[in-house]
Amino acid sequence: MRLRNKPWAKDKIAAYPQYVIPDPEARRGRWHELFGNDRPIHIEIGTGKGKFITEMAKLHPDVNFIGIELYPSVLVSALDKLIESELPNVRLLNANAKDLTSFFADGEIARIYLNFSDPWPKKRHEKRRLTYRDFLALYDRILSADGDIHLKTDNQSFFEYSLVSLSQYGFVLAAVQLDLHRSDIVGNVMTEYEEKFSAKGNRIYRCEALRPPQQS
Ligand SMILES: C[S@@+](CC[C@H](N)C(=O)[O-])C[C@H]1O[C@@H](n2cnc3c(N)ncnc32)[C@H](O)[C@@H]1O
Repeated sequence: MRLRNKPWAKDKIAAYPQYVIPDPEARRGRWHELFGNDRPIHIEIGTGKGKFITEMAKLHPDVNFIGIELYPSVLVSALDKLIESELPNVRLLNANAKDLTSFFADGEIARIYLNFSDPWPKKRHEKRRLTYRDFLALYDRILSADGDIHLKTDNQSFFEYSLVSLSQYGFVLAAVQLDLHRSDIVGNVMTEYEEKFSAKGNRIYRCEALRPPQQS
């Protein structure tokens, strides 16, 4: 925890407000003005060291990406990748996912990526899981009508929990892969954790879930 609170990380983040947006509340409903276009916005929650989001942004210049990470000491690695690549279609937030609806207006986000989210295996920590129903309610609000969630993990229990939680909330499971690296999926971009755990031989699980159908 000491490592995560290193003040130099906060200082570095503060020095790059063009990349790590210091006032996300002021951008609520107006992110397209910041990006200077009307392209869809995809967010990654728990973006970690930023490999996924920066590689995705290179591959998909027609999409705007926002990476959200709780810990400054982790986010600085993502910031370094952004400084080096100067990608115009990525921004970062040093923020907690519980505040998502302060940063994004209803329907403003087209896709949410949850990559190797902390599984919080103890039942008493269930509310911290990023697929707990209270988080799903936030995602439901900020996602557009045809928005979706793409989730990857190597943790079987967390994956099973997430499938049940998503289904019970009303999200529609559009794709479920029980062994991503042995499937025929093309264009998979690996995260730092995905590289680490798949190198150990861990199976990678993946699903896509569509926002709950709206009542007419
Ligand atoms: C296990 S790491 C995975 C990092 C990266 N997605 C990857 O696959 O390599 C999970 C990350 O999510 C971040 N995180 C956990 N809960 C969060 C929350 N509520 N809001 C924002 N970030 C969070 C953690 O700080 C950590 O960096």
